[in-house]
Amino acid sequence: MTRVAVNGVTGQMGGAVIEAAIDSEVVVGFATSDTDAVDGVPVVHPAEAAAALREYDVDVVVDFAVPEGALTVAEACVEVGVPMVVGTTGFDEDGMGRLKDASEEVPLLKATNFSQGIQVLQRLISEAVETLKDYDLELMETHHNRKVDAPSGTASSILDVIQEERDVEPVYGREGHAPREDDEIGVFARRAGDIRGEHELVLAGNDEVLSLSHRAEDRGVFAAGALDAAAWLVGRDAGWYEFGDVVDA
Ligand SMILES: NC(=O)C1=CN([C@@H]2O[C@H](COP(=O)(O)OP(=O)(O)OC[C@H]3O[C@@H](n4cnc5c(N)ncnc54)[C@H](O)[C@@H]3O)[C@@H](O)[C@H]2O)C=CC1
Ligand SMILES: O=C(O)C1=N[C@H](C(=O)O)C[C@H](O)C1
Repeated sequence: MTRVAVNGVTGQMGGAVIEAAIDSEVVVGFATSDTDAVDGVPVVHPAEAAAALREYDVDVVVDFAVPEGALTVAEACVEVGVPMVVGTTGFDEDGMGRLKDASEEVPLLKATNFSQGIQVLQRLISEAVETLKDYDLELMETHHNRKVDAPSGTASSILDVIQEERDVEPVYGREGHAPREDDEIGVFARRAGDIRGEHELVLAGNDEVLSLSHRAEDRGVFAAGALDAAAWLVGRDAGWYEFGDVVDA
């Protein structure tokens, strides 16, 4: 069985990963909270991650935490030579650079969304934007009221996919007198209740509207995808990997 360490183990996704671990074993978790254990999994402070990776003989780290915590644990993975699956979102340019540096030393797989449906959605969006060249584009995402980063990592990834096809300028929310420019894409983030994660791209023009959307119904979908990615990553060469590599395998 793959021996997994979970970064952010006391969080919503940490719990979902422990629950989804059937073909793998969560042997230790990292979190900044004072808790000693969660669901029988010992909790260690991220500053002690390198020692814990050795002590618990960890094969791979699965991370759903905060950018600062992910980077601390990535450094520990480099020190000990352990692969890492990064699910945390909201990295700035410097943080992304540090993850890329880590991937030169260990296998590192980063995804803003570990659902297979989002992989397919991104491919459909790429085709639709390429084909419907003059249509207006508007991107919406909705998440639970505890989410701290906006727009979501997934929405940012979808925007990257769109920008590979078309030179659009994102406008984050609109307010006041704000006439739409032809080359803009509105990006909207809503936060309410316990909504797991919804993303929608609307393409409108030529007397028609195409809506491409995805809704996650349970955090289990992200947890299962991340654990699949973790099992796939063990034994690979150092480098930068993406979830599409796992889905296509
Ligand atoms: N890639 C994907 O498929 C998904 C990504 N996410 C992302 O995962 C992250 C966590 O999401 P949730 O579990 O909902 O958040 P949460 O707030 O419930 O949990 C965050 C966890 O990080 C821990 N933490 C805080 N500071 C830390 C540090 N310095 N070092 C290590 N751990 C630290 C907290 O103690 C907690 O355990 C977010 O960035 C979210 O956007 C969430 C769902 C799916
Ligand atoms: O914070 C969440 O919950 C989620 N975060 C990811 C994101 O920022 O895109 C993925 C998913 O939508 C859930």
